[in-house]
Amino acid sequence: EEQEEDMQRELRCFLRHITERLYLDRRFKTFTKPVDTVQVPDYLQVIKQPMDLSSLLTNIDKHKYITVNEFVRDADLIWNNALTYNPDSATLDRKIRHRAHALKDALHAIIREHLDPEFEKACEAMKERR
Ligand SMILES: COC(=O)[C@H](Cc1ccco1)c1ccncc1
Repeated sequence: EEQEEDMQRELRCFLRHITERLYLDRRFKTFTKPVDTVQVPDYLQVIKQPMDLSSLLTNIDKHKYITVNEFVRDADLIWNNALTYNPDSATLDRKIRHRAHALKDALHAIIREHLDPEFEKACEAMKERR
């Protein structure tokens, strides 16, 4: 109904706020667009679910997420994929590994800072009803 549509609109605004905060942070520039699978031909053999910040924004606009938890599952792919594909703590991978951990902490800190647990519970309850 109307109030469910209002809640989903508020959720999309919340998720865009989180994503845009991360998108604007220069540390996370590598995570703003999909990994170029032409430049990195083995990427899709290693990473089965690529994700990036611009794809999150597209998904939000397509109403893919109806709870914060569904969004977090995709957002966590971004830094998890970077740790999986760039495993070596000795080489150049070290810089992207630090950025992946920084992305994880920034993502969850922004959510904790702004998310009303009652709002997420209402979104989860709506998901059960659907
Ligand atoms: C999320 O970005 C990545 O996982 C790519 C993978 C990659 C490897 C070679 C080219 O690109 C990356 C980019 C910059 N520094 C390290 C790795």
